[in-house]
Amino acid sequence: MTMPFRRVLVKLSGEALMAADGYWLDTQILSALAQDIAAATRAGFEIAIVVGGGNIIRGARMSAAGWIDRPTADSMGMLGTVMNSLALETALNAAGVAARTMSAVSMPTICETYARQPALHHLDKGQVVVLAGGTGNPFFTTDTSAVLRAAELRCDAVLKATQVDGVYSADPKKDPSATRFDRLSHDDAIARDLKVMDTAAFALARESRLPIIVGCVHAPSSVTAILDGRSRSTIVAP
Ligand SMILES: Nc1ncnc2c1ncn2[C@@H]1O[C@H](COP(=O)(O)OP(=O)(O)OP(=O)(O)O)[C@@H](O)[C@H]1O
Ligand SMILES: O=c1ccn([C@@H]2O[C@H](COP(=O)(O)O)[C@@H](O)[C@H]2O)c(=O)[nH]1
Repeated sequence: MTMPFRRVLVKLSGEALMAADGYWLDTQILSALAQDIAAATRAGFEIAIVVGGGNIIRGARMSAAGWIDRPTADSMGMLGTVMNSLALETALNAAGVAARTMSAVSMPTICETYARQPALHHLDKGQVVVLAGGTGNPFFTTDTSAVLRAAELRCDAVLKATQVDGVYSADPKKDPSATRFDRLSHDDAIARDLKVMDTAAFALARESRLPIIVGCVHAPSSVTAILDGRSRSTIVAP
């Protein structure tokens, strides 16, 4: 069953871009994801993307070591998402899709600064918009950024493209007895404290009545397969 969505914000895990030897970027993985997103645009989906930065820096973890304060570490985290976004923009252009990076943190010599109306205009023209720099503020995550931008840009859903094939009763990487949900509500996800996304992101999605689809992007063509309903995923919806 094809999902009834046209404009989708794809939230890509930064960690999913990482090479097996721990290097921050595996260009084969990057290229495969770009081809997959290119195929989704050819299938008629309008795509905005937020890439995480977990392959480079997570501010909360970095500042927990005590030598750096959280806002500075978070600034570094946001810069990491710009690096991932520029890499993805390059790979998308190579895959034949017009893509542009827009950053919430202004750096006009490097990429466009995010503003809602130009972003809507790019999407209306069929371009892929890669939204970098998170929300531009510390103490947030790219999950919250993804839901925020999806609501601003009139997206029909957020696809959290990650390393697990849905939302489980507990983290399936830590608890092998965890069971997978096909569907659950935002209220359930928040009440059960299911950590596949942070609570702020789930709460904003609930308020905006935005469905969140969670699926795995390890296999080729996963984004298209999830959006086409051919691949397993969980939908979090009202
Ligand atoms: N209840 C749960 N159901 C599914 N996955 C869960 C759950 N709780 C925790 N997780 C974990 O959440 C991870 C998804 O988050 P992801 O790795 O995409 O991180 P992120 O912070 O969004 O991105 P980044 O890698 O850029 O930091 C999964 O890999 C999974 O191990
Ligand atoms: O709005 C935001 C978004 C992100 N950050 C910082 O970036 C890193 C990487 O993002 P992930 O969501 O963890 O992949 C994050 O840990 C924060 O340090 C931010 O400050 N504000």
